[in-house]
Amino acid sequence: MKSVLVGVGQAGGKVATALAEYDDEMGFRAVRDALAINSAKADLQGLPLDTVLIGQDVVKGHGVGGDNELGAEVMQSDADEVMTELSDRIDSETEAVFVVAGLGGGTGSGGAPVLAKELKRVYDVPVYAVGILPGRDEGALYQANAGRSLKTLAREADSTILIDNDAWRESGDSVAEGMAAINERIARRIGLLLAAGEPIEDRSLGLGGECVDRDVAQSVVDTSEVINTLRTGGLAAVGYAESPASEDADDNVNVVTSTTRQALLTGTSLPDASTADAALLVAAGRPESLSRKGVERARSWVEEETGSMAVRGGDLPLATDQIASLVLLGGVERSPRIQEFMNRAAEAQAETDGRSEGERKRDAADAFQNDELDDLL
Ligand SMILES: Nc1nc2c(ncn2[C@@H]2O[C@H](COP(=O)(O)OP(=O)(O)OP(=O)(O)O)[C@@H](O)[C@H]2O)c(=O)[nH]1
Repeated sequence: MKSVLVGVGQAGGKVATALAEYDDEMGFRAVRDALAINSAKADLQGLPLDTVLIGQDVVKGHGVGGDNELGAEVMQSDADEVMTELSDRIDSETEAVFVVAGLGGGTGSGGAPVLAKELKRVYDVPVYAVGILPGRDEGALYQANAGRSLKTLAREADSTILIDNDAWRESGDSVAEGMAAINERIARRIGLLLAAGEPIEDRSLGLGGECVDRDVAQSVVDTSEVINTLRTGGLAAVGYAESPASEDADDNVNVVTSTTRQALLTGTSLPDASTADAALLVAAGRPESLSRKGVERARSWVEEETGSMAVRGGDLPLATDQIASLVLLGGVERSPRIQEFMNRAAEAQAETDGRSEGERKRDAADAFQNDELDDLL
């Protein structure tokens, strides 16, 4: 999927960098261009991407300090400059634009929805957001910002792929170590998803210089399957797992199914996201070791597990001794994790507004009932 990445804010810049580097290392070349935008000059320095500093007149390069309304304002007032930078990068080949941001801070949280709206106004390409939810131990301001940003982003972007910062946190990790590991996991998931849309002749298909035999590597998932899976809009999640494979496809039926199970049950970017409106299973590995029967079985297992009748499946030739399963879930807004997060965000919002605990709990329960959330998305 020929993509342009735009990282907004600190997390956005770091994750866009991790994605561009993964794409480069793997030789996929799905990432055609990447740009980082921030209101904090220091956070742009050192990123190996082209950058745009916004809000200089207002915050003088010092960032918006977690104020996501100000983040939205500075993105809006500098939108012309940002869109001009992007106009050189988005061309007739571009199949999607990904706006990547941490939703808990100020610049990314406020700026990403504004940018998604501008992009949709101008370009006829899908605009997807990759939104990072704050971990549970981050403060009330982060939770409240993310709750507001998530609702706006879900409306403006064609689909918002959510990453929960608590999804893979290892106990004992420092915050910085934790982030680097999370970013690596995000890059592997989203990076493989982008590669899944690339025609075989555009990918090197090699790891460490090896090449897959093109005569065997036939069935490739194409871009339209990714787009169709995300067509329901709203919120999405992506799961991943890999396991060592035997050389012979017939021996790998169970490897494909158990790896897919792991990808969905323990490897998703949004834990507990199992009900979905649509899904796409991509099985990656050496073509001669990918079991078609295994992929079909795994696909129907995903169908049962998610309750969706729209589960697509396909394989992605890759020169690796592993079999990897990537499961993209579209339309996950009814998952318990989203409900839990929205309650947390509503409570945090009330806390920052200074209301009593009783009032806060009642408001949180009232404001984010299931059907109301459905209406929002
Ligand atoms: N996964 C991941 N999350 C990050 C990273 N850096 C920050 N975050 C999360 O992103 C949120 C904060 O957003 P930032 O991107 O730091 O803030 P910002 O958008 O630059 O906004 P301001 O600093 O207020 O101008 C928090 O919830 C952090 O946990 C990162 O490298 N990876």
